[in-house]
Amino acid sequence: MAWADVQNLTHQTRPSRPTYLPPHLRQLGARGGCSNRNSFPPPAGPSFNQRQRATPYDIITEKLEQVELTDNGNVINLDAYEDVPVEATGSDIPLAVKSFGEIEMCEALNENIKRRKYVKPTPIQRHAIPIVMARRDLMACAQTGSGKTAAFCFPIISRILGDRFGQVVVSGHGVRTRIAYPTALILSPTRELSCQIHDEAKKFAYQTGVKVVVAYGGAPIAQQLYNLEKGVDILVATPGRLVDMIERERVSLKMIKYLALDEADRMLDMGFEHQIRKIVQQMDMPPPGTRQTMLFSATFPDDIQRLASDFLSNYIFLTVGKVGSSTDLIAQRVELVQDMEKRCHLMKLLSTQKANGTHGKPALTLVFVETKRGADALEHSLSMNGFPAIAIHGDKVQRERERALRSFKSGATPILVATDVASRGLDIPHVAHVINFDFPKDIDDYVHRIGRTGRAGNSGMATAFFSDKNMPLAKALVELMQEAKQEVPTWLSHCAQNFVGSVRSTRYGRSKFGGSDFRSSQNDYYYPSTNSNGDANSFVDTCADVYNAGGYAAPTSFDNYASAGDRSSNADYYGAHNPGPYAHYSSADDYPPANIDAFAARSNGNEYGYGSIVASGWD
Ligand SMILES: Nc1ncnc2c1ncn2[C@@H]1O[C@H](COP(=O)(O)OP(=O)(O)OP(=O)(O)O)[C@@H](O)[C@H]1O
Repeated sequence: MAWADVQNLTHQTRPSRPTYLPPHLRQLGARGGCSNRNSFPPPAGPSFNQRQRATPYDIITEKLEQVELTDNGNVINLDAYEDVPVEATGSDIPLAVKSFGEIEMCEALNENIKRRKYVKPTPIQRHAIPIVMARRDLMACAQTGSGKTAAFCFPIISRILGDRFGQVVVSGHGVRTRIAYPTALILSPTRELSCQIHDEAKKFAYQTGVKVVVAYGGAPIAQQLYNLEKGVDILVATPGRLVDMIERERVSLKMIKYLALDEADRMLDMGFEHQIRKIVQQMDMPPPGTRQTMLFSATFPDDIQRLASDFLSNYIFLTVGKVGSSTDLIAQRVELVQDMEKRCHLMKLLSTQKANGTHGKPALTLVFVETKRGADALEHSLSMNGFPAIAIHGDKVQRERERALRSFKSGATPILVATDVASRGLDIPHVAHVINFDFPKDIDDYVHRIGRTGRAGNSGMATAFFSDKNMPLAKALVELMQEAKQEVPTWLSHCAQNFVGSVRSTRYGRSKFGGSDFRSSQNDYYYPSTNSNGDANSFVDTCADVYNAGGYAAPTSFDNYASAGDRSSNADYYGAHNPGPYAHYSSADDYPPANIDAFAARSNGNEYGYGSIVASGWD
């Protein structure tokens, strides 16, 4: 296959249908709705508003004009990431590199990196790639659009090639087997994101012999099984389809050496956690320590970090930029708009927006709404009023979803109305404006949504409609905007200061963004969380790992853990090493708590930050 063919890879599982007509063209001549009907594209020349003052759209266009276009049309301005703060915690952290040349990767991979015109690594790549190459587990957090995909793809490809060197290749290469045994598994929450990661990985694996296959729901399984039969090294999958394939005994995870979870916090959030646990802990996958595990996201709340640590062994926690923050490349604007006025307001906004971006590329606008019905309704309303829009959400069949995305990417339909199905990971060039028509329920979702613009060092624009019912999020939004050096409207600051009421989850609170390695809240010594069963013995096991890592005698049972025998040396250790919460364990009598009740009592009071132990049934 030629390189050009690889560049143009798309997921055509079926023959393409006759020319697709987006709704705005199907409904030409239709009437109704707001007074701005048929106002897209806007009339030539500056509008009244534009004559009065420079609009934010002028600012975006100006910024986009300043950046350089590369041959493949991708706009890349990586210097924008140079001054982001980087923090790594854990033991024996491998040194970061400055260039791809410093990393020992195979020649074919280096060639592909050059072909892709990646001249130098982004900060997350500079730090994460050496960590994975050094066979360490990693929980990594870096801002949206900063190159996390390559940060896990490069070392996985490289390590697979390294492992293969000098070995006789056994399964999956040239020999057709009904059960596929991938070496690496990359899990992502949506079909579109899995396809995107697959495309990326395939480009970087070009001519290396490393086989990349994708499996996702909504598309016929037969073709995907056929692709697997031909051999697979790296399987990129959505959880549901993967479980299906494992249960049909067409995929086995026995040989997995590398596991990557993209958008890991989403994967471990309520919707997916059960499935992920099943895949990682109950379907023959080698345990942590035997396999290498990498978790990546732009947001990592503490509670999710705690859950995630079950999947990791002696890992490094890496943050590039502030965890859960948005990049200051995105100009954020918040407008107070009540629900009834949103549609008209949106249309006014769209009609003042320039129809065309720079360099002959259309400026794309992504509009986020809360519900699938809301997405369909808004698509209809916009189309009827002359704004070329198309919707994407989870109730559409996969073919429609893919079509919507294609039509948007190509600029044929420059407005995409989406639910959160499109909020994470999607890398669509030329998205100039993200509009939060419905403000999300969680501030982390806001970070991911606006992150569809302002990628790879480019500028972008994000507008949010904020109404009375969004008040609980005012404080978190203000903090986020301030952190990203954005101008906060006075009315929003007032809302943030004056809001009294309950906040849905602690994640809204600033301290709960997951601003640091959650282990550090237990000082330089920490207990990994209990397992999901709240099993005391497993807690002792995890304690044993920690003790071993610190070079101290590991207790072998809870009784042993609580026995006086271990107390004195450990009490000394704690006294010496932990000026913080453990400093008072200076006597053998005091440490550790004499029995599980005492421990639970202290935990309950959150003395160790383990309030959840009792709740989870550990006691
Ligand atoms: N070293 C590099 N040089 C040039 N371009 C790069 C480099 N690394 C990544 N990119 C480009 O930057 C864009 C964003 O990368 P990617 O999609 O991996 O971001 P991300 O951090 O995973 O974002 P998100 O948090 O939204 O998932 C992509 O178009 C990618 O090709």
